[in-house]
Amino acid sequence: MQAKTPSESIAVLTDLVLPGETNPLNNLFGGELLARMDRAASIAARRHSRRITVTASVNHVAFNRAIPLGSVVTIEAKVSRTFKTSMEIYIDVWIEDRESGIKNKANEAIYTFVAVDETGRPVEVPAILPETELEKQRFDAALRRKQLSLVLAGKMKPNEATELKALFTE
Ligand SMILES: CC(=O)SCCNC(=O)CCNC(=O)[C@H](O)C(C)(C)COP(=O)(O)OP(=O)(O)OC[C@H]1O[C@@H](n2cnc3c(N)ncnc32)[C@H](O)[C@@H]1OP(=O)(O)O
Repeated sequence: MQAKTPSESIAVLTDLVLPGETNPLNNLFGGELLARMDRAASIAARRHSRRITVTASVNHVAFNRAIPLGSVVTIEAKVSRTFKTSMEIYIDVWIEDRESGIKNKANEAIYTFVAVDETGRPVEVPAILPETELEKQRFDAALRRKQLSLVLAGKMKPNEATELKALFTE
């Protein structure tokens, strides 16, 4: 399988925040943002693998900034690292200023997707070759995040998480 670059998987979703999608403070409801990010991440995972992909885990979400009613929200998802059958997807969320058009970062998240066959069995995905400095940083840290996610899910013993242990012994 030929390796691909993160930019080949990029998925950008731009949409408005409408009244039915807000909380009592008139900001975008967190669950609505999670669903939008899941959609964008799913498209990125599918573009990289050209397979059916399923969400295996939401590894990290930071709701750093509230997103007010009426905002134009852009969600950009890209594969940051691949393993055997799983892919880490890094998602950046931007709000566009109405007058200037300038986009400001509002939130970010990291999801794990797995490529599966028609019966739902995991299948191998192409390797990834990060190009930019940011892509390389995200690639390098992804193994640590995968190990943390597996430990928290009870799928890896803490003493097997070599990358995590290295954080405390360096
Ligand atoms: C777009 C959507 O919303 S889809 C709907 C929501 N998602 C779903 O319904 C998925 C339901 N879950 C499943 O189908 C399965 O649990 C799967 C396919 C995710 C994993 O299947 P498993 O039988 O556990 O397979 P397995 O143990 O081989 O794991 C497959 C890969 O997922 C990784 N993985 C599994 N769980 C996690 C986790 N919590 N965090 C990080 N990676 C994980 C494994 O490390 C493995 O990665 P690798 O092959 O790259 O090393």
